[in-house]
Amino acid sequence: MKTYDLIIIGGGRASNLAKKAGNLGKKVALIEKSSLGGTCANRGCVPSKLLIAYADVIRSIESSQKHFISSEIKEIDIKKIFENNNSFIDSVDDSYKSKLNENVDLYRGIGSFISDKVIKVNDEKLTASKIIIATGTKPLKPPFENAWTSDDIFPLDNIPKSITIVGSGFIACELANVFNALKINTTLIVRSETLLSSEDKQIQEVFKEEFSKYVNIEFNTTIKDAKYQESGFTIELENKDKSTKQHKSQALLYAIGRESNAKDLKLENTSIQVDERGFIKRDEYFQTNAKDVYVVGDATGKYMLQHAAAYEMNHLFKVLYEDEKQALKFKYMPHAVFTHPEIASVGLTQKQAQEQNLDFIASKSIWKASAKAQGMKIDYAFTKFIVDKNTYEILGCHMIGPQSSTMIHQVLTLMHIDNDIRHLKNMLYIHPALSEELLPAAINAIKKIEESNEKN
Ligand SMILES: Cc1cc2nc3c(=O)[nH]c(=O)nc-3n(C[C@H](O)[C@H](O)[C@H](O)COP(=O)(O)OP(=O)(O)OC[C@H]3O[C@@H](n4cnc5c(N)ncnc54)[C@H](O)[C@@H]3O)c2cc1C
Ligand SMILES: NC(=O)c1ccc[n+]([C@@H]2O[C@H](COP(=O)([O-])OP(=O)(O)OC[C@H]3O[C@@H](n4cnc5c(N)ncnc54)[C@H](O)[C@@H]3O)[C@@H](O)[C@H]2O)c1
Repeated sequence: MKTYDLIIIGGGRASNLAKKAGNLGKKVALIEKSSLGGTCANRGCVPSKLLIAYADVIRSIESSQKHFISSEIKEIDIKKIFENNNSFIDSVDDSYKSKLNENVDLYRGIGSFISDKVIKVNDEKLTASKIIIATGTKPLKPPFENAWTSDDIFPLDNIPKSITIVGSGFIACELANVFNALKINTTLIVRSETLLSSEDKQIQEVFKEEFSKYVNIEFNTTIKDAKYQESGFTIELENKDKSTKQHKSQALLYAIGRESNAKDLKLENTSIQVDERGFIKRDEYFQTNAKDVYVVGDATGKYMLQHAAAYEMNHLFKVLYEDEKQALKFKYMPHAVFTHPEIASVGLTQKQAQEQNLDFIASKSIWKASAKAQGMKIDYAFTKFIVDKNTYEILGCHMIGPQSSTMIHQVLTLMHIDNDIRHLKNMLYIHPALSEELLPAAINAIKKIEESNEKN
C-alpha cells in the first residue's frame, strides 16, 4: 500500500488543491477517472461560455436595425465554431497536467473506499493522513435512448440541424440560446409555465417575455414518447390540457438537473454519510463523518457553481495547511445566467425575504439614467434591490440586462466589505458608464426605506 500526505478523489477544481499541496512539498495522490479540469473546464462553464460568445455576436448583429444600421449575416460557419470549441476541450487535460509538480502522483481511474482511510484505484491501494472527496456531479439520465445531456455536446462532432431541449434551468436556457442563435432549429420543452424558477419573480417574468421572442418554447408540455431512428427523433408532446402533437427533431437533449457521483465511491465501506439526495454530508470545516476525510465542491450538492467550489477549496487548503481556524461562512452566493438577456443575482429574492418575515423594502429601477444604457436601446433592463429597512443592508440584488454579470460585482464588493446600500448613493460614478445605473437604483431603494420608515 502506498502512503501519501494527501489523497484527492476527483481532479476537477481540486486539481488546483493538488497543485498547491504539491508545491508545499506534500506527497499527493490525485485520482481522476476522466479528464483533469472536471466539469467546468471540459463540459461546463468554459466550453459553454465560449459558445455563448458566438451567440452574443450574432444577437448583436441581428439587433443592429434598432440602431438604424441594416446588416445581414451571410454565413455562420457552425462547423468551425464547434471545431474551435472541441479543440479547446482537447487541450484541457494537458494544460491541467502540466501544472502539477513531481510531488503529485496522478492516478487515472475510479477511486473508491475500502475503509475510512484506504482508497482503491485500479489495482492499487493507497492511504493518507488526509483525504479529500471532490467528485462533483453528473447530469440526470434522459428517459429515452439516444437522447443527450450537456455532456454529449462537449465535444460535438455531428452538429444537428434541429435540437429539442428539455428543462427550464440554467443549462437548458443557456444552451437553447446558443443553438437558436447559431440557426439550429431549436425547441425548448418546459413542463411548467416558468423559466429559471429560482430567480426573483419579476426577473423571471421579464426574462420569459424577452427570451420567448427568440426561442420557440412549448410551455406546460412534457414528452410522452420519443422514438429514435437514423434521421432523428419523432417525439410525442403532451400539453397540460392533455392534447398531444408530434414533433420531429434530429437531437434531443435533457437538462433536468444533476446527481451525486457518490455511488462509485463505495461509501458503504466507511463511516461517511450521505443526505437523502445522495450528496455527501460534512461539518462546517468540510469534514465528513470520517475523521480527516473532507468533501468540497459540487459533491456536497450545495451550490453547484464553480466559484463556490473554488472558494471552498481555497479555504480547505488554508484549514489543512495554513492553520486557518475559522469555518467558511458564505454570507451570500452570487450567480449569473449567461443568456440573452443576461441575468445576475445575489442574496434573497423578494419571495424568500417575505417567507423569512424580514422587515425589508423591494425596489425596481429601470436602466435609463446613463447614456450608455440609453444607447443600447432596450427598455426591459432593470436592477432590483431587496434591502433591510432598519440597517440598510442589501439582502438581495437582481439584475437583467446586458453585462449584468459584470455590473453586479460592484454590489458584491459592497456586500463583502461593508454592506450598507447608502455607500452606493454616496460614491462617485464615472459618467455615463453603465455602472452609473446603480446610483438611481440605490437612491430609489433608500427613498423607499425612508418613506416607509416615515409612515411607521
Ligand atoms: C453545462 C454547464 C455549464 C456550467 N456553467 C457554469 C457557470 O457558468 N458558472 C458556474 O459557476 N458554474 C457553472 N457550472 C457548474 C460547474 O461546472 C461546477 O460547479 C464545477 O465544475 C464544480 O467543480 P467540482 O470540482 O466540485 O466538480 P467537477 O468539476 O464535476 O469535478 C469532479 C471530478 O471528479 C471526477 N470523479 C468523479 N467521481 C470520481 C471517482 N470516483 N474517481 C475519480 N474521479 C472521479 C470527475 O470525472 C470530475 O473530473 C456549469 C455546469 C455545467 C454542466
Ligand atoms: N451560469 C451558471 O452559473 C450555470 C450554468 C449552467 C449550469 N450551472 C449549474 O449547473 C446546475 C445544473 O443545471 P441544470 O440546468 O441541469 O439544473 P437546474 O436545477 O438549474 O434546472 C433543472 C430544470 O429542469 C426541470 N426539470 C426537472 N425534471 C424535469 C423533467 N423530468 N422534465 C422536464 N423538466 C424537468 C426543473 O424544473 C428545472 O427547472 C445548476 O443548478 C447550476 O448550479 C450554472
